[in-house]
Amino acid sequence: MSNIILETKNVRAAYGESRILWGVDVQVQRGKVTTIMGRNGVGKTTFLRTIMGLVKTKDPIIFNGEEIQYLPTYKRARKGIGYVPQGREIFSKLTVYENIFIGTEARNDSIHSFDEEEIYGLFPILEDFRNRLGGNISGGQQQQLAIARALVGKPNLLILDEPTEGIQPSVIQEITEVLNHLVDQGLSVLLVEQKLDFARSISSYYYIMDRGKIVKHIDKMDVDFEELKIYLSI
Ligand SMILES: Nc1ncnc2c1ncn2[C@@H]1O[C@H](COP(=O)(O)OP(=O)(O)OP(=O)(O)O)[C@@H](O)[C@H]1O
Repeated sequence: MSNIILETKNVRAAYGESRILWGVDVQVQRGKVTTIMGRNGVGKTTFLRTIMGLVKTKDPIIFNGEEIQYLPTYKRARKGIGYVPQGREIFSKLTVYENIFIGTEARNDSIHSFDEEEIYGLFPILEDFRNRLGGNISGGQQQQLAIARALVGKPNLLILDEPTEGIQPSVIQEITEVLNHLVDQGLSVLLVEQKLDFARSISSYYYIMDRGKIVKHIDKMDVDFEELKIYLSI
């Protein structure tokens, strides 16, 4: 088995006439966290949406050795890609339990159930708020809920788009611990993140995106965080 779980090759994408991605090459290592950083508006979210098939491309997106760029989103999910979108996209009129349950649609074995003990073991607050509406919990709790919803699809690769956005430090700490635990157990993660401290606490590999292209990639052993800040300042 290759140690690369996901690879994109010269991926280009546009919204109508407006080209956003100009040829993005990224490799995500199996069992590690790979982080894409860059200023606002450079195309990070568009890139993640392209991997999920929410934005179209004809260029190769290779997951577990198989080209997936022509597959619909739900098939990519069933192949083992979990997606936690920016802004979380919780169903506000469904309960916490129902929101998690929806994630089982992404399982490839048609089993629509999840191990409550396992999920609530990771995120105890979701057990306390099991019957609350998704719209009536805090942003940090919604972020934990969005991660739980993705995890019950049994992904091999978890894609997270700015999971710390608007979230208080104590919850960021909890999310950090859960992700580190899952990565220790073999989960691969592709993260888009602006917060350097959070990225630093979990990442093995960094890509810097600027104007729809990767301009730098760095192993955590070689990373100079002061230099990285230059690419993040607005
Ligand atoms: N649905 C859309 N239709 C048209 N243009 C869009 C759409 N979504 C994003 N864009 C534009 O694409 C560009 C890249 O946006 P994108 O959200 O991918 O960047 P980003 O690096 O993720 O930024 P941020 O950190 O602010 O989320 C921006 O100029 C944005 O205005």
